[in-house]
Amino acid sequence: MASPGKNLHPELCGLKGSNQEPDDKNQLVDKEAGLSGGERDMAPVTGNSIHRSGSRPQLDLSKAEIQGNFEERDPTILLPNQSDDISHLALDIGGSLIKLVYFSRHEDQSVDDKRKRSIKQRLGLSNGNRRSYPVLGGRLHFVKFETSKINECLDFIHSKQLHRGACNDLPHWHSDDPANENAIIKATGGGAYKFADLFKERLGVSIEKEDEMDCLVAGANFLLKAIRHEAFTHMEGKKEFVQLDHNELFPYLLVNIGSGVSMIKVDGDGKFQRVSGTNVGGGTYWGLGRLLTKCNSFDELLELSQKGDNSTIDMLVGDIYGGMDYSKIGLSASTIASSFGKTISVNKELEDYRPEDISLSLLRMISYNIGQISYLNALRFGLKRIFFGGFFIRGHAYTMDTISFAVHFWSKGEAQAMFLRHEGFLGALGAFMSYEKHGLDDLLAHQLVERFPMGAPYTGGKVHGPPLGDLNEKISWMEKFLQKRTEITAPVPTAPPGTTGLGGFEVPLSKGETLRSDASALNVGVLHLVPTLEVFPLLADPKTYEPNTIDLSDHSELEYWFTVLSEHVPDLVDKAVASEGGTDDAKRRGDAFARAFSAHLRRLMEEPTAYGKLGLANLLELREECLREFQFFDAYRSIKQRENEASLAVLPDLLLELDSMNEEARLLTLIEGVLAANIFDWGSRACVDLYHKGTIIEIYRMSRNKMQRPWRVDDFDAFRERMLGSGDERPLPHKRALLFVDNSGADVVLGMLPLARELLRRGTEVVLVANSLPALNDVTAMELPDIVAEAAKHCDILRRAAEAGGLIVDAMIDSADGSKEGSSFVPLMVVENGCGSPCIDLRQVSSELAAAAKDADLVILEGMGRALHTNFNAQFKCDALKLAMVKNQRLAEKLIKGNIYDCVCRYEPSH
Ligand SMILES: Nc1ncnc2c1ncn2[C@@H]1O[C@H](COP(=O)(O)OP(=O)(O)O)[C@@H](O)[C@H]1O
Ligand SMILES: CC(C)(COP(=O)(O)O)[C@@H](O)C(=O)NCCC(=O)O
Ligand SMILES: [Mn+2]
Repeated sequence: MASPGKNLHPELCGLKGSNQEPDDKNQLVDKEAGLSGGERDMAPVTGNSIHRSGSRPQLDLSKAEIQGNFEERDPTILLPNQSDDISHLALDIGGSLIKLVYFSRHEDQSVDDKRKRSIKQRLGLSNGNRRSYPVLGGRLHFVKFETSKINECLDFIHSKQLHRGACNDLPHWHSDDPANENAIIKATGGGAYKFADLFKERLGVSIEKEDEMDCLVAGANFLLKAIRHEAFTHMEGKKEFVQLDHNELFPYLLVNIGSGVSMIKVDGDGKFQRVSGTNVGGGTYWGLGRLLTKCNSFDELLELSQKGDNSTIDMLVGDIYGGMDYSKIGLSASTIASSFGKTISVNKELEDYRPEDISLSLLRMISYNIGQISYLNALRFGLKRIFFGGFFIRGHAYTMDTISFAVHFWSKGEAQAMFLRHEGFLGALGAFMSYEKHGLDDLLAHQLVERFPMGAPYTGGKVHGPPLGDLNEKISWMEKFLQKRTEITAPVPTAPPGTTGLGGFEVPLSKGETLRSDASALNVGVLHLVPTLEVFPLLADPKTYEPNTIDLSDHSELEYWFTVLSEHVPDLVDKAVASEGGTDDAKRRGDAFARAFSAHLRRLMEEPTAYGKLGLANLLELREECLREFQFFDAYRSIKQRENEASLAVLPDLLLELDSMNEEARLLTLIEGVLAANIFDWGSRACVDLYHKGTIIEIYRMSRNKMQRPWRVDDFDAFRERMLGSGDERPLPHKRALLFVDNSGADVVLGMLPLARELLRRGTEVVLVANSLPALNDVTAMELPDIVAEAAKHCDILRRAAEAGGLIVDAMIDSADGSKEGSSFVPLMVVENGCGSPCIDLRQVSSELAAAAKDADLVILEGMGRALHTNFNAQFKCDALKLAMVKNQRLAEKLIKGNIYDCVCRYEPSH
């Protein structure tokens, strides 16, 4: 066995401070667990694994409980006989495209275990939720088809059986009704009339028609209120999300550019007036464009425009004024005086013009015209904000720039053009919302989690929208493209910088890239509805809270993290495959995961704002979600187990050692212990390299020995004063502390648990807050009770507190019959945080955690993901301690002007 520090990473060994190893620290760990940190355990592991859906857990929506609870206000709608996914479907069948919004609810697989039941009881959460929800948890998907190919759409609905859950009277839906006789699908758009018979004939369902304008407005209002990064401006190639104040949303002008154009003045929910429209719209561009260029698809036409020069087609001011500006009225020589004005030339025929130039002229003609009419209508009613929707826009940078330019130009900057990410789905969403009782419109932003569409990425417009049916479908899709050696590229609506209409009149620069088809299908993610999520009540100001510390809109930053994540993939796949027993099936899934995740990363590199504002937390979560999508539910399972065992073996000695210290020395040793043990992070490249050079215990010991203060961020003195006071003054202990724990093994066992024990000893209630789903080697709420129970075998404080908190099994049985009620010991509890990522967005936490937070006056965030990548700058209503070891050189330089393995102990008292 190597001696401490001997074989370790040179950077770590070269940590600042003395290389001498003080004796007292060596004594902390004197048992060798005999396990190599780099060993890989291929054996399948049973135990604390939770079977999950690929999404955030739908917390506590267990059907039996909710079903029986009719007395509650707003009872949850739960479908009887539910076993499979249940879907709702709504359509907007337009002149050009059919838009489909469907809802899928995966069966709630979260386990209502003893921990949960006990915590519910303790925190007064009735029935798993403090209120019941009128809406089910699930996912909203967005898909589109060309109206001329309605049969494809019908096949899609049929293959996914989307019409089977589409019953008007939800509670009486029967999954075994073969005729599906009472089924009704909500639909809007002209096709709801035109194709009603076809739907009846092919699918046996009736179409219930919803008014198109009602639906557009309902869809737009929902998106603007409920989706955080829905609206954005687009000027000079630059996309910027706008934060809308819900109280100041109305009035606005909604311009929907479909085949034709509708302009609607919106004054409130359901309060609107269609004030204008124009027949020169998306249909005009596509129709005329097709005739004039012989293009076969809308995307081809749009792509052509990117290589065009409209000055060969359009008559410019300069053409009329001999190359001069008409400066007296502010028109530059390059201003379009007359769209298509040059084609009056008698010497030229259609063939003499380049299709690229024609497409661009046409696109500009139509976009300017719509922009101008919109502005005039905004002026008519004194509206400052104009939201543009409809699939004509198609996320296309140049189109948006041109419209924005027109609005800006004519309004002299007074009015603002904004675009919506779900541009073409407003009507379909509105139709979806018209189903009674589902309560979608009651949902708030924090209950909607937008996720990357997790099906296979798209190419060639052949795959119709996310997600592909089942896992096998997904994998074969990936394999098919692998065999064909087709590059799998997630499509991007190009946004080349400088392709602006600014000045009105520049020729767009071509990036020389193709505009990949069906891009908009990937422009919106899948919306996960998680009605149990809440805003963390201790955030000082939820409105200004931004979880991410690192801004990925800085391209070099994005590139760096892209590389870090890409390089991690092979090792991750190894771990994931091993966690599933290394079978052929697991290998196949691992391969598919690697490809899907890499394609998503590439897609985001090209257009980072594709799914709203992108932060590092989203990338790290994407990785976990993608693993789950390919049914890897806990890739680090065996590593976690091994490290837990090794750490629990040395815990008794550590506790003995701690108990021999005075209070002050102990507090410092405890904080040092947390920082040192945070080194066990399987998400950090540097750390993983390190684990190959020593055992867990060796690394832990070495890490502890390098813990000399001052740390790079060191507020320990202030924290100590709050805890122990100064002089004779003895401060009141905190009432309740929330400890956001991070990694399994030493991190939680030798770091956070001893700290929890100290707080308990001082009379502070402790709530350990852990992940709901696995992420890297993070400990989960499901795993913690067993770890605590094991630790409690060696420690009375932990045992009594765990019993009082209902964590120890025997005690829970006792508490069920009331015999432990009224126990006077301060409790130790475990709650889940509602997420499955190494980071945490405190706007969206579990109801358990929100309830536990109510009485808390101390928050301790631990680890790089939760305390640095996210929440480093978060302000709390109560005292907050952020503890982490920085295990990445670049982050250390950027965030704390330090080096890898430096530590952060940031204490921020409530103010
Ligand atoms: N793949 C596509 N096929 C046809 N038109 C498309 C496509 N993508 C974008 N468009 C544009 O979107 C317009 C239709 O927009 P949409 O909002 O769906 O309106 P509608 O409800 O009238 O079909 C078309 O006229 C065309 O300009
Ligand atoms: C994913 C993590 C945030 C987890 O860190 P933790 O919260 O466990 O301290 C971290 O491992 C990380 O940022 N890794 C990527 C950087 C790297 O490999 O250096
Ligand atoms: Mn972690």
